[in-house]
Amino acid sequence: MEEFELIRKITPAYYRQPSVVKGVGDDAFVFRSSEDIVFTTDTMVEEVHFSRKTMDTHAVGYRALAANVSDLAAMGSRPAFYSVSLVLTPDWTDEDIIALYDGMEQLAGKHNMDLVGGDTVSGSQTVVAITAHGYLPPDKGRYRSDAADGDVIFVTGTLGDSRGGLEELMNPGESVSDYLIERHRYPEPKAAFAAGLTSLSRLCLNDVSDGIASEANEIATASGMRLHLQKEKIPVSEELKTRYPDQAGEWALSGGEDFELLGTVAPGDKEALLERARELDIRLTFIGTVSDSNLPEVLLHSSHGTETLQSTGYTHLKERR
Ligand SMILES: Nc1ncnc2c1ncn2[C@@H]1O[C@H](COP(=O)(O)OP(=O)(O)O)[C@@H](O)[C@H]1O
Ligand SMILES: Cc1ncc(C[n+]2csc(CCOP(=O)(O)OP(=O)(O)O)c2C)c(N)n1
Ligand SMILES: [Mg+2]
Ligand SMILES: [Mg+2]
Ligand SMILES: [Mg+2]
Repeated sequence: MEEFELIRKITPAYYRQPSVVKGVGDDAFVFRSSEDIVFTTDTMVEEVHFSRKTMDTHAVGYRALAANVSDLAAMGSRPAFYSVSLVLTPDWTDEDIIALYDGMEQLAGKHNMDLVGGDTVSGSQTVVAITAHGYLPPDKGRYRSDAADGDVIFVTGTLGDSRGGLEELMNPGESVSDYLIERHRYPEPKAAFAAGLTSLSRLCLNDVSDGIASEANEIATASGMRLHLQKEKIPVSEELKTRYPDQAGEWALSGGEDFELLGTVAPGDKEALLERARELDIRLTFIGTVSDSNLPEVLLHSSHGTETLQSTGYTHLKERR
């Protein structure tokens, strides 16, 4: 399958979003809008973000789009479009490439998204780079800088499972946890949840890609606030606790790639948040509070005392000088 045959095969037969003016097939994509537009991009590199030794390309495609949908969710927007830039090594078969697109389409269907473009080139290392767009009602952007004194901190889902799944895949033991592997391969970004909270006048959101130790610090810095997290309240699945009792706590804080939402709201908005979570059958846990501070920081409180939580998530380019 050469470049143009691939493009023919992946060109959508129809578009879900009525605002598409020109989709795949011309020099660029055109859409029409009266709302604010959110625009995000994330890149996945083979052997950094995924390995085909442990993951089929269907899951690679799904996860690459999930990382982008998760950022659209973290802005409070409704996902709409995505484009895909591929650098492919010669060992990718036609089936691998089609499965990659099928994986993306599986998640795109759930979020009513359209594939609207991309680029395809051969190269010496595989890279899957996705750009995604979402719609946002004016003034309903959900920023990291919007945490306020007295807010409560919440998180969706459970944390650390994706890291547990990665462990199962990379260093398999005698038995494997299908639950953890599934959580790693097919995470569920909470876009419908976030976009459905437009009744709230203020909401601070960040998505969990590097681990909440990192994302909580991003909120603290952007908002100029002190975040207090209660260690015992951080939601960890029974499966992770049972299989990795020694690592579960650490992975919940800095394992990353859970693609859940971490946020803060005024205490009076707790009930609206819980109601929305119930409607969508999403687990929602309140894990701390926000206080005013001259020094932005994250404190982790537990029965053993209080420590400063450093931003220990996944950071690229560290090896450079
Ligand atoms: N190479 C780059 N060029 C321009 N902007 C970048 C680059 N890398 C990251 N950014 C911007 O920096 C901000 C933080 O990026 P990042 O940490 O990757 O966020 P996230 O974890 O949500 O994906 C975003 O606004 C992103 O668009
Ligand atoms: C083969 C493999 N090794 C390691 C990881 C773990 N890993 C890779 S990138 C990353 C953090 C998130 O990626 P990043 O590029 O920082 O995304 P962003 O923060 O921009 O959303 C993690 C935990 C993985 N998923 N697969
Ligand atoms: Mg990013
Ligand atoms: Mg993000
Ligand atoms: Mg990152």
